[in-house]
Amino acid sequence: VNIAVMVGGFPRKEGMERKDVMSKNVSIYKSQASALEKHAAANCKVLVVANPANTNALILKEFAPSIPEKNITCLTRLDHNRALGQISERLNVQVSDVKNVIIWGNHSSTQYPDVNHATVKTLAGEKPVRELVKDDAWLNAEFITTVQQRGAAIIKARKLSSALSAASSACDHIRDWVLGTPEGTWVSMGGVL
Ligand SMILES: NC(=O)C1=CN([C@@H]2O[C@H](COP(=O)(O)OP(=O)(O)OC[C@H]3O[C@@H](n4cnc5c(N)ncnc54)[C@H](O)[C@@H]3O)[C@@H](O)[C@H]2O)C=CC1
Ligand SMILES: O=C([O-])CC(=O)C(=O)O
Repeated sequence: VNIAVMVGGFPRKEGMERKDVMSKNVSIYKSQASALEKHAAANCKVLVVANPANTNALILKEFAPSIPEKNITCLTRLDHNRALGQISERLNVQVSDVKNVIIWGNHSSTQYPDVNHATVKTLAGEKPVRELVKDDAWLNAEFITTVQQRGAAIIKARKLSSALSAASSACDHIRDWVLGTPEGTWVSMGGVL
């Protein structure tokens, strides 16, 4: 196995935090770690999607020691894409013209979506997001909580976790990891270093 995308695990239900499925999913990740120890290539790239994604990645690091720890990652690209989406909607620009947000912390409601280095492509060149949005109160409060709570909002609306957006973000994560990002652009991924 050269690339492992770990989606097996129980999803949380409405009203739960992602850490509430920890007890069920930690045991799954111990056995997934044994499977990786048996079948993964020496430099296998691992992406954990199932929640709590950061903790499950840590379990793989502990129980699959033959995989280099820099190769064990978890999905924060969905939060990254949600942050880009919020900015593009606010400014009425293409999402592909917004870049370089950063997701700090766990894939959880305590994460910090950071726009302080983010820019938007305009006819007059690249401009800082803060300069264009001109509303620090929104950027420092509602924007952050919207991104932090997006997963919960989706579960409330459809009674199931995000599906296509999560799958698309997992593809983005692996594509950029394997092929690299364009010059001057960065993306977010969770690590266990
Ligand atoms: N990191 C992220 O951005 C996101 C994470 N998730 C998480 O991904 C996970 C999967 O979500 P869904 O696909 O919606 O759930 P789902 O319930 O549709 O799929 C879970 C799958 O895990 C399998 N499974 C159960 N026990 C297993 C075991 N012992 N070993 C291997 N596989 C096992 C089930 O058979 C099922 O096919 C959940 O933990 C969810 O919270 C979902 C969306 C985004
Ligand atoms: O919220 C959930 O449980 C599923 C997920 O991680 C997300 O959509 O961000």
